[in-house]
Amino acid sequence: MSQLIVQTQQLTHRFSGGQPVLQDVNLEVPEGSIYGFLGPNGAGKTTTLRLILGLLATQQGSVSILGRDLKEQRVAVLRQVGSLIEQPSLYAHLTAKENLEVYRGVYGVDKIRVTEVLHLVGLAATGSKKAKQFSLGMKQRLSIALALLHQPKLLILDEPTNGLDPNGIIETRELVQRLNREAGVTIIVSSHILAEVEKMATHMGIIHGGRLLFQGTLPQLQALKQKQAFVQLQTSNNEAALGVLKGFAPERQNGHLLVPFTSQEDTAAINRLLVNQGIDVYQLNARTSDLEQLFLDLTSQSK
Ligand SMILES: Nc1ncnc2c1ncn2[C@@H]1O[C@H](COP(=O)(O)OP(=O)(O)OP(=O)(O)O)[C@@H](O)[C@H]1O
Repeated sequence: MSQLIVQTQQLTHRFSGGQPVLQDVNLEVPEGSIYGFLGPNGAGKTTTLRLILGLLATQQGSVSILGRDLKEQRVAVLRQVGSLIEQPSLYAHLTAKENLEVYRGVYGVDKIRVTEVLHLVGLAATGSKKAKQFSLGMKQRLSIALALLHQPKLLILDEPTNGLDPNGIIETRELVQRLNREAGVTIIVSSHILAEVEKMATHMGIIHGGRLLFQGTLPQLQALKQKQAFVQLQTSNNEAALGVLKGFAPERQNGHLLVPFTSQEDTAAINRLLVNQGIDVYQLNARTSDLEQLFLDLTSQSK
């Protein structure tokens, strides 16, 4: 297994001694991954990311980055991390290069790095154009360039596509993938839109109500999504229906039949098959688990 670049153990957090907004969160981000950190608004994503970045003090549990404890080796650890968690202040009247020059001084990195990051984020050809003339997507890419100046191994982006138009969303997604592929940066990217994260992540963590509900690779998530959804049937003759639906792997449960949900078309086909065989269908319901409902919510928010 690849090394973990971020590992949190039993991370729990309360604001002003209230109810925990995070509970026992064990995040495991493999080095080299694009880790989609997904959850509805208020789930605890930003709080988790702020704890990982040391912007909030850990109350309970621990954070380690590249095997080093954040509390014990804070400066060395944070040197490996770049982030875009709140909008950085861009100088509107300066060009992309000039903006980077200002921050280069702060980080104390070589001049050549400014040219490198301009290329990395695709802003090398913006010349004398001022930041105030940039599209939102370009501003976002410039903000990411700032976060990359000190060559971090890990980049943390909190909802980087929020407020962007469709073009900006695509630009940001492509940039995330390019940085990962070409510059070898591990990236944690948070979002409340399942469809968006699925397009770029290699790994995924899903948080809801301060608890991590799922963590794994994208194929593992897809397999789980399939397993979570069932069609529940009640018919005039469940015994006969079991035989008719053999190809759909039906199971009997408490006087009902359960068939794994695959698609709306298959659900319609099931109904048709039964009726054609003279079996009346009294009930046909999509049965959703909490996780499945969560997926539906996360997907519908993208509309
Ligand atoms: N400074 C704070 N004081 C009190 N409660 C807070 C504070 N910051 C966040 N919370 C609460 O903690 C919970 C988690 O918030 P958090 O911002 O981490 O969620 P999120 O998943 O990032 O959602 P969003 O995308 O809406 O920011 C929410 O209930 C939020 O209201």
